[in-house]
Amino acid sequence: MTALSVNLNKIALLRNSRGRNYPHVVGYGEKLIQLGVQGLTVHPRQDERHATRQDTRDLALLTKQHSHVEFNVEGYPGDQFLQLIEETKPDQCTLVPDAPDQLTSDHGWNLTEHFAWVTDLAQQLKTMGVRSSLFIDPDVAQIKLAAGTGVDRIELYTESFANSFAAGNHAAVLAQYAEAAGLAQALGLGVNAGHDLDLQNLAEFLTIPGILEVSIGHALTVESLEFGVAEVIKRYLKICTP
Ligand SMILES: CC(=O)[C@@H](O)[C@H](O)COP(=O)(O)O
Ligand SMILES: NCC(=O)COP(=O)(O)O
Repeated sequence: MTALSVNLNKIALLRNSRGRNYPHVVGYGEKLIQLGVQGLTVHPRQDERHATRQDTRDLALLTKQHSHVEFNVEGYPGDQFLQLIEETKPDQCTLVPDAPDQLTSDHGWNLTEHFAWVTDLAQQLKTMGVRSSLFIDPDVAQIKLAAGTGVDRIELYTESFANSFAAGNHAAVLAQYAEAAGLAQALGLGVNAGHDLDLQNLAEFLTIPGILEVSIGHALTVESLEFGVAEVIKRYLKICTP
């Protein structure tokens, strides 16, 4: 089984486009929990254009009331972000190397450059009692380095798989992800995945064995407009628990 962690960024973005608390991010998270998701994710960016630091605090409280639901907080490890992680103690912190002005995540860590820093971050998260994960491209050299940093998991950045799936020629790209996942698992890392996964491409991606968690937000929100959130979560859970 792969855990489905729903990213609430786009619900927060909709809320932020008006002056009042609607849609209610925590209420939506609660609804998703009732629908059976195993996790909630936010990626609070430095400008708080969608999920805010307060959303992160509020969702931390919600998920602590539902001990079977994991809270995953993703983001760039600046001081403010690390303070938020220390304060909210999510189940998992996924480190993402995004620049502040980035539209969305578009690359994994370059550990050739940042190995020492990431090793220190992995130790800080361990001291906080928070599982660490690293957003990473399906690149065997980077995965070997990731295993040396002391992180618990990696999150494979799946945009290139999603693009090749949409273009109808994903076999070679999927094989690259399978090799990356297999290597990570052999080196003792847990493997998560995310970015641009959707109801069309997810089952094919999960032919890769042992993916522990997928975090999905953008497409899931759009699909919910078309089919309704209850139906969409039912479809995702069916794919994640075949
Ligand atoms: C790391 C990752 O792939 C997701 O967190 C994604 O970046 C969501 O962020 P946006 O909602 O800002 O696109
Ligand atoms: N880590 C990926 C994530 O949380 C959601 O990415 P997307 O589905 O919004 O592309």
